[in-house]
Amino acid sequence: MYLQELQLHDFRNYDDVDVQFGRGVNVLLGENAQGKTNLLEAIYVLALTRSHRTHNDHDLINWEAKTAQVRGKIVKVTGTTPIELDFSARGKKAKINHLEQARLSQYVGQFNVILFAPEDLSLVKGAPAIRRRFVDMEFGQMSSRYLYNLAQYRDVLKQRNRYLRLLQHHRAKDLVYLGVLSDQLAAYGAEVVFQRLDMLKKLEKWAQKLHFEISQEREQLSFKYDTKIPVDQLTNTETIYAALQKLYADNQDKEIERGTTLFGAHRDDLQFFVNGKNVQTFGSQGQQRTTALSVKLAEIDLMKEETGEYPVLLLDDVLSELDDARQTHLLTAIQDKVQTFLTTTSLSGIARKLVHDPTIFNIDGGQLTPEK
Ligand SMILES: Nc1ncnc2c1ncn2[C@@H]1O[C@H](COP(=O)(O)OP(=O)(O)OP(=O)(O)O)[C@@H](O)[C@H]1O
Repeated sequence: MYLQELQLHDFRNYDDVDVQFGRGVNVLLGENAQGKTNLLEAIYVLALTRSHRTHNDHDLINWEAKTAQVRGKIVKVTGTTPIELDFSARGKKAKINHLEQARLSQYVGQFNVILFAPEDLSLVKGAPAIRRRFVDMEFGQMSSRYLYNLAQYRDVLKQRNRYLRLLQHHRAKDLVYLGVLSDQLAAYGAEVVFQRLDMLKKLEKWAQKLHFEISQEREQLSFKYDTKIPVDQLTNTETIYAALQKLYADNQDKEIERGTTLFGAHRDDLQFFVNGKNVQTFGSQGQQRTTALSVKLAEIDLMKEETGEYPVLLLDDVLSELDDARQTHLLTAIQDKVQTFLTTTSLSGIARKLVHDPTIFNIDGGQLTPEK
């Protein structure tokens, strides 16, 4: 798939933009603080209805305005679809083919993007929350069922944590009600965990192949889903559900004492191993970067496998963070296959040589000008 056209109105530092993009590599060139990342963010938001940089949608609206719009035309093998998001103080509206969608989860998945920013290089080394976010954002785009279960899980988790805090402060005492919430959480949690395991197995297969190539056939990458659920019970949703129920029952006193849910999908993590050794603890910085790059590139292949279409790739200032060999791998993997948006202050070195026929835009103070 590719983004043929983008229109912005009062989005961040852009007043009005109406632009057609190339199907290959689009280079967004400009000095610092001119709006390069804002433009990538607009594309990311158009796909996922939320930003990767802020939790507050209001930040997306131009400081001088009260509403913002992001519209795009997405081209797939099945045809062209206009999609649209409107932001205002009352919230956001999502439209597909000009029809408003009752739920945002119905909207997400029309347009698939993968964002690769310098922070992603810390996918391996960074906090567990980074890896969970990665898993949820990517798998959510590929499966509306995953997105639905995750949203329900988060809702119940919020309720359960609120109730645990009441119990902790002796402002409630209904343990039967806690049991009901635990059951619901275990049920949605089992769906989330099982789908994660399934998707991770597929992602691992692609990442292994890429990592092997990038490391010049020296390194075997593998994943481990890190959870308190016993390994032998990770076989299906029923066994995972039973294991979670048991964790909640066995740790009821501890959870009440702490006033929060200590077990479940929101606490799980993902670990990466190279030649059997944990990369987070034993890997060199180079191995950690190769792992992050392989995992990111693997997502492109997995999305194609799951949805039948390549996603759009957003590279936020990431080339400058990679050495020549890794840049070469990245650029040859996407070349002529994946529509790519790449922000940079200057296109130089290996990238200038490798990128075939880029479409270049100059970005200056929220103005976008195609380079002749
Ligand atoms: N809601 C908003 N309304 C108007 N301007 C905004 C808004 N949010 C951010 N900006 C402005 O957008 C600019 C930042 O743009 P952006 O983050 O896209 O920079 P960039 O071109 O990617 O630069 P760098 O190379 O430093 O990352 C800043 O000048 C900031 O003040």
